[in-house]
Amino acid sequence: MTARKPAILVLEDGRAFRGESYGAVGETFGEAVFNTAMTGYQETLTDPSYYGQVVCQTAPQIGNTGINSEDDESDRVWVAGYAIADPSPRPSNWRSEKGLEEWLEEQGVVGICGIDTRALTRHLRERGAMRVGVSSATEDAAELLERVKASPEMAGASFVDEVTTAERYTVAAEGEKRYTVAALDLGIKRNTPRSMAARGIETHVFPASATAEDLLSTEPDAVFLSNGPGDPATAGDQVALTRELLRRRVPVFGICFGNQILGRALGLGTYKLKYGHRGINQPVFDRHTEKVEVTAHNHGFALEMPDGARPATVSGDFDPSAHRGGTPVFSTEFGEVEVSHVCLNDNVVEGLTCREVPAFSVQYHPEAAAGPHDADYLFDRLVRLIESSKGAEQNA
Ligand SMILES: NC(=O)CC[C@H](N)C(=O)O
Repeated sequence: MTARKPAILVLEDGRAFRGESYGAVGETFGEAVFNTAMTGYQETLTDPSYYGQVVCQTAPQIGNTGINSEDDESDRVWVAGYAIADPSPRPSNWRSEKGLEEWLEEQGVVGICGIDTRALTRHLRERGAMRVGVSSATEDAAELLERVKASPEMAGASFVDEVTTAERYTVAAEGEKRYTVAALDLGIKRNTPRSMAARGIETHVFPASATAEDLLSTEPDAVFLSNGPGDPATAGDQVALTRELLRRRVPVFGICFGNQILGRALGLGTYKLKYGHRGINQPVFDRHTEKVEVTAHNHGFALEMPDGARPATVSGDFDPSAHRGGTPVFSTEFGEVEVSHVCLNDNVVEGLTCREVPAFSVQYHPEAAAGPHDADYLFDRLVRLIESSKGAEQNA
């Protein structure tokens, strides 16, 4: 491994942090975001939704459990850069095959360690996510700041083509095959087809450019819209495709970017959150079950409320009763739609359920890698949606 070099992290508002290189030596730019998960750095790094982002981990020590060949959520590291406080000197875990720093170097990912990640996180929380540069090629903050200011913004970024699969592939069901799902890969995580496979679903994963005809050629019982990086306002093709599926009453399930696409297909707008939700302990209220789920999140954008409101305030009061007593329902050209899930930290829309077409979506991650499994039931809800729309077809 290359010896560490002095490194610098410069935010677009000029705030600078000095530390040492971690991973590859070089220079990188992206959107600075923070993730509050205490575990799961390998899953975070390989989640394609982080494309274009420099991830700061709030957990103080990173790398303790090394890297293994089972926990990757895709076949490479996608983050644009990595910022941590205290690198683990030696990984120790029965599954560890390699050290994190060595792996990042191999993957060409530029990172920085030894910085005050708490100060960085507080800064982002107060000022909002913003562009950042990390460099071990220069020690001149003013010079790096110029390049940060010239780097692209996250708002308006279209990244789906960078992360999607080049070729269609199939993930077999575990045991007896009961259903078929066609998945649109906008940055899919491996644990999604795996969670479906556990329920007897065979998943055909398609590139983001697939048409409705391509997806329907597999005679799917449902179509899945995956998570993915970038600004959902740029996903016009996928929104048009989803509208066609809704018109044809094909069952649709979306996660994260997929939730934003379904929302847009139903006529809602999207907006950029001040600093987003990234972590594995975010409380979500399911208005159907009136239960609070502890869930994994990774989103910087969100759906507007049907009246155009953009929830953003941290209420600080953890009071699910505020969300009881009726689900907000709005009318769309595809019939009535419920805002079925809400984040209890800030009232942000976390899920939609259509009443008249077979479609639902969530902004968070039921595949939960790494994360709590409270939201696993949503894959069972997908199976029930498939079953009920099969029943409806037979009765028609
Ligand atoms: N994980 C995701 O699918 C993220 C969706 C979108 N890129 C956002 O940041 O909101």
